[in-house]
Amino acid sequence: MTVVNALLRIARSAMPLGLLYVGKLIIDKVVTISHSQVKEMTQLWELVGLEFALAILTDALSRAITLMDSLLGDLFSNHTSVKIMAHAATLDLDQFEDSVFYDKLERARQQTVGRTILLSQVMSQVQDLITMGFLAVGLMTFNPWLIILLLIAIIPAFLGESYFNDRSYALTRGQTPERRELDYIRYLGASDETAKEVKIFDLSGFIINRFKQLSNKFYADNKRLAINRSLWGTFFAMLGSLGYYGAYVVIIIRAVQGSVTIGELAFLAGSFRQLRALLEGILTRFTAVSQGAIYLRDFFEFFEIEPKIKLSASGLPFPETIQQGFTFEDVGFRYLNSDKWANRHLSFTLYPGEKLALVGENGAGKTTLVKLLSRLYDPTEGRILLDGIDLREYDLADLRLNVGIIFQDYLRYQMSFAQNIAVGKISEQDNRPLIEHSARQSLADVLAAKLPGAYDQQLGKRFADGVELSGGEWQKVALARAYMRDAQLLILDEPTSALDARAEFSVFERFAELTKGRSAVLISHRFSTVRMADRILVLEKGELVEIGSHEELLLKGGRYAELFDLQAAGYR
Ligand SMILES: Nc1ncnc2c1ncn2[C@@H]1O[C@H](COP(=O)(O)OP(=O)(O)OP(=O)(O)O)[C@@H](O)[C@H]1O
Repeated sequence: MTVVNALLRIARSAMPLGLLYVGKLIIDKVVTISHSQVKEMTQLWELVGLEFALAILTDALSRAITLMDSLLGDLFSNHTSVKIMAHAATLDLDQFEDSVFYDKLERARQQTVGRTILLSQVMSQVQDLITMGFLAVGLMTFNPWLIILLLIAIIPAFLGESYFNDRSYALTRGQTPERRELDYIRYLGASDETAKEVKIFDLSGFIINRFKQLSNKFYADNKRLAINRSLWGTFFAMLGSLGYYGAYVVIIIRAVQGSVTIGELAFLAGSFRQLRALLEGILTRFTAVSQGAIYLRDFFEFFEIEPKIKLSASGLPFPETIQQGFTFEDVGFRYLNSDKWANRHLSFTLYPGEKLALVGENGAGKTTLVKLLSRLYDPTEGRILLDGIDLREYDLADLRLNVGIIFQDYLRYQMSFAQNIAVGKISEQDNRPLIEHSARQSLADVLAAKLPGAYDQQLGKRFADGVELSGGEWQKVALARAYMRDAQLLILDEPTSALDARAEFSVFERFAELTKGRSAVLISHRFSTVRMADRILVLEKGELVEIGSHEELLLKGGRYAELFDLQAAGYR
């Protein structure tokens, strides 16, 4: 389609010269006929017919080009959106948590909507340049100096525009973090997810003020640049007009002297008028195109970002059955741009089939530890071994397939009940028996039976006919995801915090039974749950302080015993 579009544009660019030239022939013919005795009109009518045909063709070509532009624009937008999502999927979690990365992603994303017209603009630019070329050749045959005069007059305007393009790009680029904040504030101010708190805390005034503050700042910055640009633009345009009228005067003088015919005068004047309009168009578009081009740099920059967690060259398959377990060897981890260790000096082994509970106060590093275990991050120091081999040696996709993990901040997909479970292993999204089986394991099946649409019930309030679930109900649905895959290691990060006591008890009773022979890591603040684990690992400020069974740790009378007593006292 792009090639056809280009060919149509080339054809279209020859039209103005053709039309002008036929116009010139018609005028000269009329003058000749009016001066002659015999009124032979056939040739004249032929010429008029030709101009009519050219006019219709010009219009048809323009319409075809516009149609193709809009189709190409849509395709471009869809294609780039898909490319961005696909590339984003290859990147690491910590890259998403980096604000510099986010700014790049944001700028790349803007290209998909804002820059779809870039292609058609570039093509229009080329088309207009070719048209100008045709017209210029026409003019050149009369007087080459005229063209040079025009070009000299237009150069300052080009330079001025490109200078302001750079300035405006630098300004927009500098504003990216604030623009993200602006988007975020817009989301806070008007979204189904935030409406509840905004009302309860009466935040709308606060949000609107912040929005005004930021948007006024943008306005002030942009205004200054826009005014400068406009003033200089007017001045440069005047120079352009001066060149144009200078050339025009030369032609008029020559026509008066009789060295060009009336038809030629019409042709030259027409060519000049068109050239001027084209130059103006080119200049305006030049701004848009060069801006688009510098913005495209962001787009390509985003695609240059490489994931750090690389697939290892060896890509060992995950063991059929884990033999020795996962061993942490003095593992430490620090988040990007943070000088605090989230995990440090961790050394322990998670044995095959073992149920290990992680205990510790908020921020002790429990979630970080399981993220390391599933290779969402790689350790900053030390290493994690699986059956004696570094985790990094294993095939990443295979590892992920064998490690099932449900986070405390799991997603509530605004999709059907079945799809909400199927995301646990999306390749099985049509396997209804497996989905129903998984729902039974997490006790979500009872819930499905109560929903009007059962497994096909749309969940959440965002789309029509959606049903909102309670916190605990959502959790049961999310928990079912863990059972979708036959993972050898199951990680549940506070999966039952929203469940009532009875539901939690049943979930864990089943969990122990269902994960027989498989390893599991549980994170929970409820000691009634924790005590069901084979061993408990107590974390404090990212470091391991105790590890052992519930009984051993109670006997030891250390940190665990203290925390356990504290909670038990609360129940007495
Ligand atoms: N994405 C992140 N970027 C930077 N620092 C982080 C990030 N996530 C966690 N941290 C920091 O790492 C430390 C450990 O966090 P982690 O989430 O592992 O704690 P946790 O024990 O799971 O806490 P909780 O019981 O509250 O869930 C915290 O001090 C936290 O501030």
